[in-house]
Amino acid sequence: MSILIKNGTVVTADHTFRADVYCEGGKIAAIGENLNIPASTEVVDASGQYIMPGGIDPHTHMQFPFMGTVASDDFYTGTAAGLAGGTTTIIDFVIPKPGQRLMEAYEQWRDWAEKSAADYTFHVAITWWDDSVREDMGTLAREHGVNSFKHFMAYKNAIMADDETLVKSFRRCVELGAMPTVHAENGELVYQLQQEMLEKGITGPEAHPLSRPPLVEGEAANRVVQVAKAMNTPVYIVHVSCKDSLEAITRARASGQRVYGEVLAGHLTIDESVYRSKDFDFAAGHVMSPPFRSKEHQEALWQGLQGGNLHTTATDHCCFCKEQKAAGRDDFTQIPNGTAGIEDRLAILWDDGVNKGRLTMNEFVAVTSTNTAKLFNMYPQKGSISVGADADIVVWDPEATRTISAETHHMNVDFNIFEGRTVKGVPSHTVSRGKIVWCNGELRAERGAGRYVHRETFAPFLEAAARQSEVNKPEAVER
Ligand SMILES: NC(=O)NCCC(=O)O
Ligand SMILES: [Zn+2]
Ligand SMILES: [Zn+2]
Repeated sequence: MSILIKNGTVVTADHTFRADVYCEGGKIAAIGENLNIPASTEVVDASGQYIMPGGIDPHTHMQFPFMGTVASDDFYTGTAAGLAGGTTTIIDFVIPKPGQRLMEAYEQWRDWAEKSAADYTFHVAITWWDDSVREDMGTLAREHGVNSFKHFMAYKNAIMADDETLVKSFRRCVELGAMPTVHAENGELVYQLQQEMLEKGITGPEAHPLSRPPLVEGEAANRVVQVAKAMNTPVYIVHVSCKDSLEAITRARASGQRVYGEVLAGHLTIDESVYRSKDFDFAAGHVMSPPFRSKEHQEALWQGLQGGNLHTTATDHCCFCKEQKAAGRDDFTQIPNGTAGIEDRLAILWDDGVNKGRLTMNEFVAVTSTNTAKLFNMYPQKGSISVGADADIVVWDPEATRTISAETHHMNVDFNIFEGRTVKGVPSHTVSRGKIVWCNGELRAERGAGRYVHRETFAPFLEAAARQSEVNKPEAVER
């Protein structure tokens, strides 16, 4: 099957130009004007529209078993909804239970993900430590295309990695040429503050942000930056939600450390007042960690994105329906943490970023796909419009509008944190590995069509870090 996307303007992370894009065999086969193509080619007219790399969401949790329940979007429904919103690749998380072999958890997630409609790959979480973890990290990195490992500094008594695990795992990442990533919140502080809230009788969702103030995130971000410095490794901090952690990243980068930050569409646009709603379903529907913050923090996050201290945008897509959230009606600590967004990220970033002049179109592409592809070593297969790249493309209509609603979205969840918001700029077509999977409002997602993306270790900046360690390696004094 071949497709020609005609009459549009190509927008990549570094330039904007008039060209047609021809896709064949799942790849971009030619870019230019007046292309000579087979007569049987299907033509997409992109007049007045932009042709951009499909979005890559570096942070999703499809069908994640978490806090006594399972996230309601599975790998098929979640990736299909992503295609409707222009996202063609996800990086999800394999999260072993403490004590569980990494390889066993990895096989389990690979099995669940077989039904994906879009391409997928995995970060693997390090939730405990022993020699088998060290060994399995090696197997995953060398044989299974895993080049990033995740560390939760929060969720005490569940999946939290203590400092010993963090340091040993970072050391192993350096050996393997893999990227350590972290959820930065001080899990002990969160736990203690949660108990205090309950003791004070503050049991509703309003206690969620009170038990996770910005300093909790700032402390963990500062700590992990120092751990990364000691290990001489780059580090990637997920869902940066506040000034406190952004400042830790900014400071580290100013001193030459390779620290990368991810920000969520939700943290950029939703503020903490949602937790004080009298409507439990509404307030609980916004419970995710870290929580939504004040407008002052939101503005700082936009500045971080504009100024280049935040590099990727994600959703942390982890949906729970109202009935699931109700498990925490009498105790906020039991509300499953997570919100949806995979279908809406690109439109929110375009509307609040590009339409408001905070991002150029090229920066939009950088922060929605290209930077993630580079950081996790999938570039230029993913995140680029170039000959030989995967034909993962979004055709973007900057004039069309959509009013976001749980009534009409494709995500398998009965709540939308962006409910009622009208965005200007939506995908008219999404192409996944050369197939049209979203066409002017019609979703043609195919169960199982997504492929696993194998990611090599030693991305250029990890290779540079290894070289720097070698150059600066400590030497004993001969006596
Ligand atoms: N973010 C969240 O609340 N749920 C998913 C797990 C995580 O990323 O922390
Ligand atoms: Zn997290
Ligand atoms: Zn997450």
